[in-house]
Amino acid sequence: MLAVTDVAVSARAVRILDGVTCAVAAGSLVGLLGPNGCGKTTLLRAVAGLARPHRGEVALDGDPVAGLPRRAAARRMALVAQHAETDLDLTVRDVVLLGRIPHRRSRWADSPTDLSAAAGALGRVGLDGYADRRWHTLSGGERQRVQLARALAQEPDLLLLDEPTNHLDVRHQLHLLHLVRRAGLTTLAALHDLNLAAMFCDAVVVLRAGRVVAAGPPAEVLTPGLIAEVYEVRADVAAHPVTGRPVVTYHPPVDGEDA
Ligand SMILES: Nc1ncnc2c1ncn2[C@@H]1O[C@H](COP(=O)(O)OP(=O)(O)OP(=O)(O)O)[C@@H](O)[C@H]1O
Repeated sequence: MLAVTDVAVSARAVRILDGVTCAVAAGSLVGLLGPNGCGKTTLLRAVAGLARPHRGEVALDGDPVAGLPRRAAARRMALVAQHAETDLDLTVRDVVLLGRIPHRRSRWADSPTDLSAAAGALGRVGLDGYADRRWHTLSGGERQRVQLARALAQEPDLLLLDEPTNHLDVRHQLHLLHLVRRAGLTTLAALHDLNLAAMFCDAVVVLRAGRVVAAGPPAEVLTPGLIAEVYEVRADVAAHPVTGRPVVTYHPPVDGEDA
């Protein structure tokens, strides 16, 4: 279980997160929602130990993340960032094997276990046959899936995903979140698409201006009132005819109303 308690993060004297408390139950998928700039990426980075809170605590299965040695933390959590780029001439296999570094005994050699974890992870994201492709020749969506494969090859307890469906077509958006759910890892995923969050998440946490404004099951949280308050758009919410989960439809902006 991931527990975030009263976390505050500032940068250049600007308060980015202010007293954020939320939790991700073991094995569940929680969507981190909120408008651009509300602090989603910063919260994921704080959980991963990459942004240092000046107040509060992040704990994974009861262990404060701030006290974990880097290698131990990397064995337990994997972050898929929004823009993973490299100028190095790496193959897809090389990129996925980066996920094995925290598990390696030898600094240089890939063990058969590493290679089979990498191949298995590529298969799980539907990229069998891509191992020898050069990273820079991949499409945006393929890169996104390779980054998820790298995170799965890491075999973490906690998966942190920053807008993992960016660049993906609708089939791959659904496939990726289905796969993440099936992986059964404790997962916190920043998402912009409220319908994907409603469809796949066990719970959602909604941030606005660095604070949690709502948290709970999507059907309880994703109401027209909350969407209007947080995103400043009008929306209707109905139950999906098959799953019963909320489906959000938006009203077009009206001329004269602020963007
Ligand atoms: N190092 C920094 N220095 C100054 N401001 C920062 C820094 N990092 C983040 N911010 C600011 O903090 C706010 C939150 O940024 P963050 O990237 O966490 O938001 P987000 O919710 O992930 O946004 P988006 O949906 O646009 O990706 C933004 O206003 C951003 O400009």
